[in-house]
Order: sequence, then structure tokens, then C-alpha cells
Amino acid sequence: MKFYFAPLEGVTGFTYRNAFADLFGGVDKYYAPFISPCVNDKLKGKEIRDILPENNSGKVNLVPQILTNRADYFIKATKQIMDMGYTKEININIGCPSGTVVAKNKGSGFLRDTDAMDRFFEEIFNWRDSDESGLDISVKTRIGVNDAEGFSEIMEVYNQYPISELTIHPRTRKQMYRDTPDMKAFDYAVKVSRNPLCYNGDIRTVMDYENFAKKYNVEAVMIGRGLIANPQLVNEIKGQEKLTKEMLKQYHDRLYRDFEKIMKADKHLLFKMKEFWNYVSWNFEDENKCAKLVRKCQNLYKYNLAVEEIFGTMELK
Ligand SMILES: Cc1cc2nc3c(=O)[nH]c(=O)nc-3n(C[C@H](O)[C@H](O)[C@H](O)COP(=O)(O)O)c2cc1C
Repeated sequence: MKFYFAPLEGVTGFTYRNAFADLFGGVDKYYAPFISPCVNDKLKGKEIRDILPENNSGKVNLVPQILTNRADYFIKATKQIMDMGYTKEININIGCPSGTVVAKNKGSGFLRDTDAMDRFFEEIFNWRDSDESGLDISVKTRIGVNDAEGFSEIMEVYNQYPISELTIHPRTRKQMYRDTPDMKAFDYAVKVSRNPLCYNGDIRTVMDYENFAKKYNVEAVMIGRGLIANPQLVNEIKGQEKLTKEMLKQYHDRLYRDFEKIMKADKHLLFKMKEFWNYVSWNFEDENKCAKLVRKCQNLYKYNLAVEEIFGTMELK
């Protein structure tokens, strides 16, 4: 099985990925949060900062991701990204459920128009084949907008193109991150997909992974929140030691130091670290108390006291 780190916009940026790869690793590929190209000729500044090779450690096997429903924007952005050295694989985001994205028929909003998807893929694969670059084009998708009824039509579109890997997060846009993944829809994809599949969704523990792997014979799984919460998860799956408080403390301190260097104001650092605890508190026996201790901090002084209390007095599950 291959293991991929899912992209989480605002969370798994380069600072985060570099620290993770140094301290834990074990992941075959890291998918970068989406870049959304627009009418401009070039992606600039903030749009590409996250994937600049100089910002990404050599330990991070990074796959850039593009969010668009326009073949011309995709091709233009991909050429620029390939010039930066990313010539192996580009991923297309057809899953983002955010309101502003869906309103523009992008991300999971694209799923409501399978004819438009078909035209988009035809154009980009024609370009890819004529370019002879050998670039792999992979896709990360949800299973529908309001329900999964149109999923067979969506799969029909994917099946017409040589997508190098189709990652399925079996939720609809409407579900956002609620409920459980729709494994019936995933079963259907396993049955009909002509392209290699990767599963994504709610793998948070070794047991979750083992239950999945017992049942499915896919080549890869992509893990997001579970791996942010427990950075040792993939290593544990591979039989290494369980996450310890010391590992978690080291990870915390590294991220704190690295974010401190690039954040302009204390409140930004505080926000970033609170976000980290949104996930990491899952590991603690009393996860609600842990989350609350951090959430109520109004400044870095109080935050540091709270972290000291957590690591000093609270135990992992
Ligand atoms: C805050 C947040 C940001 C996300 N950003 C992206 C993104 O940029 N691109 C993408 O394909 N998916 C994005 N996702 C979806 C995740 O990659 C993943 O599909 C989802 O969290 C389900 O997997 P998990 O249960 O392993 O976390 C995001 C999810 C969250 C919660």
C-alpha cells in the first residue's frame, strides 16, 4: 500500500510539510493544497510560494494540485508548474466543497456538469498527449453535489480518460465533512473504475486502516486529518512504535519555532497553533479538556502555559 498526505489548505503548507517530513515521514507523496489559476498569464507570489522548490525540503515528494474547470487555465498553470520542476504528476481538485468555489462550478461544483467535465478532460489529455511530457494527471474527487445519484455518470467520464490515479473521498459536497464516508459509492467505484484508485476519508487510527485494507485491494490511501492529529499514524500502520507525548512535544515545538519565524504577529502564530490543537487534541484521553485549555487562550503567554499543562499532566489515549 502507498500512503499519501492529503492536502489541507491553510494547514499542510510547506512549513508544516517540512517539519512533518523531518520528524515522521513514512509518506510516499504529499499533495499540496490547491492553486486556483485565473485569467492572469502567470501564477505569482502567494499563489506559488507554497510549492516553490526552495521552500520544500528534498524529503517531501510533492504533487501540486490545481483547482479549475477551465482547460486553458489548467494548461497554462501546469506549464508554469512543470517549469518549476514538477514534471511527474499534477493533481486536479474536483472535491472542494467551499461555497465560493462551488458557486463558480469548481471543486465539487464541477460534478454537476458531467458534459463540461468531459470537454475539460478531453482538452487537457489532448494537450498532455501532444506535449509528450509524460506528465501524470491525477484527480481527487467527491461523489456528487447533493447526493450520489449521479456518481455513475461521473465515473463514466473518469473512465474515458487515462487518469493516473483517481482519489475518491466518498462524500457529497452537501455532506462537507459530516456523516460517514459512503462506502457503497466507493464499492461501486472499485467495481467500475478503469483507472487506479486511491481511497480517502476518515482513516484516523491503525484499526481504521486495517479494517479498510482487509476489505479493499486498492493501491493507495490518502490520509489528512488523521495524520495531522497523529503524525506517527503511517509509521504505526507500518509496525513502528506508537506515538508518544515526547514525539508530539517535539513536533509541537518545531512547528511553533518555524511558524514564529514567518508569522508577522503573535495573534497569527496563536491562531496557527490553535488550529494544530484542533486535531492534535484527539490523541489525549480527555480530548475535550485538552482542546478547551488551548481554545480559551487569548495570548501566547497563556498559550505556552496551557501547552505546559497539557504535556505535564495529560495522557495520550
Ligand atoms: C481545512 C481543510 C482544507 C482542505 N483543503 C483541501 C485542498 O486544498 N485540496 C483538496 O483536495 N482537499 C482539501 N481538503 C480535503 C482533504 O484533503 C481530505 O479530502 C478530507 O479531509 C478527508 O480526508 P481525511 O478524513 O483523511 O481528513 C481540505 C480539508 C480540510 C478540512
